Amino acid sequence: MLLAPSPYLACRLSLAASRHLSSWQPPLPFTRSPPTLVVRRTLRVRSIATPAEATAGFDEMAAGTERKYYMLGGKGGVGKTSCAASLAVKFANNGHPTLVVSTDPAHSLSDSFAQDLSGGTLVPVDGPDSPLFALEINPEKAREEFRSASQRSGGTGVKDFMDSMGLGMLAEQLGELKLGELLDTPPPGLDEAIAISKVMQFVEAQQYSMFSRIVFDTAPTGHTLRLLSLPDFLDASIGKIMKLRQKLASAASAIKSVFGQEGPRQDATDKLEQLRERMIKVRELFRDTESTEFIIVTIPTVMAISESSRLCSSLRKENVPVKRLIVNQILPPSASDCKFCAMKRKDQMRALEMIQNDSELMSLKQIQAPLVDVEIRGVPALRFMGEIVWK
Ligand SMILES: Nc1ncnc2c1ncn2[C@@H]1O[C@H](COP(=O)(O)OP(=O)(O)OP(=O)(O)O)[C@@H](O)[C@H]1O
Repeated sequence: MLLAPSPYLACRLSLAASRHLSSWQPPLPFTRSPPTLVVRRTLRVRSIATPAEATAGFDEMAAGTERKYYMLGGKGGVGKTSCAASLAVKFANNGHPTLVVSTDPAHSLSDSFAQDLSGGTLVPVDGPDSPLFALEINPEKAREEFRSASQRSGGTGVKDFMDSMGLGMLAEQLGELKLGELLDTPPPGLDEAIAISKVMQFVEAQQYSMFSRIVFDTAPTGHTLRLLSLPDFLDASIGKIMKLRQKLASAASAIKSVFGQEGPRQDATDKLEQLRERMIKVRELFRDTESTEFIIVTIPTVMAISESSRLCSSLRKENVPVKRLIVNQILPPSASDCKFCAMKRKDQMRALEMIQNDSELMSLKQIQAPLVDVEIRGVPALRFMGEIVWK
């Protein structure tokens, strides 16, 4: 039997011959239909179009050399990493030195690029034409750094010190402030705050000023929403610590010099202040319509679309610029007698209709991406995905 060559393979082969996509073939979506060329031709990606189909407007995204940030987020497993990584590859292949960062504690960037990117430092990605670096933030490591600073001076360290100075009463009052709890058991979302704070450290550093595009692969929706409310939380936390320092200052002049002066005992407070300052910058960055865009990634299921609608509403409430919606993993019209595919596709079409009628999502530029028949892994595959999604 004559088998049609996989378009992905065709793409990969053409990439091997040339780093440009001059011979790139339109992709075929997922299919388990009879493997003849004729049948496969009827399943071209363009046939999944619905009236809402629009291109991503990649030219606009790639225009200009000033730095731009793209954050991709959505429900777990919808394809955020694949979309973020493919966008980063496409930017790099269009002349933008690009940094792609994962702030999701359950990283999959390494898997997506088929390259070890762990370790919390910037790693060059092999393959694209312009420099592409990837960074997987390790929140646990960052949190440890933060905690060890707090242990040195805040938390139980302060209490022990106060006890030894015969100021047990004051130590009781410290308990009331729940400082130890704050520092030892970070509340939900603090991991992301620390992660983003780390990213900002990189982003602000002179040696990384070359990046003109920074793409974030964010954690699933819940984390992202918590992240947006973090600056307020941190403000309150810093307030508590300031209150603590005031109490200490007025309680005993003997220890005032120790706590009042700059030195290692201020580490925790300084770290928190630094964190707060960075979070405020992140908050400003999130809201800057000139430089930033949050792209929602979803799949055509009622659950995913409902969640995307809530995410969109929250982003808008927080004044985060959101213009594009990727609907990923769309099945092609069933050209075979696969009843399962036909049923699934019908379901998906119903879900797509939901978007047209959803007050939050209807106004977004909708980008439809097919479910492809290979795992999207490694730069050639990401380049292939980029050609489908980022047009
Ligand atoms: N359009 C697509 N066609 C086929 N497979 C896809 C498509 N998009 C994503 N996948 C596959 O789905 C899986 C999950 O994708 P990905 O890791 O990008 O999702 P995610 O939203 O980042 O997941 P998580 O929330 O777990 O980080 C991967 O195996 C990926 O290759």
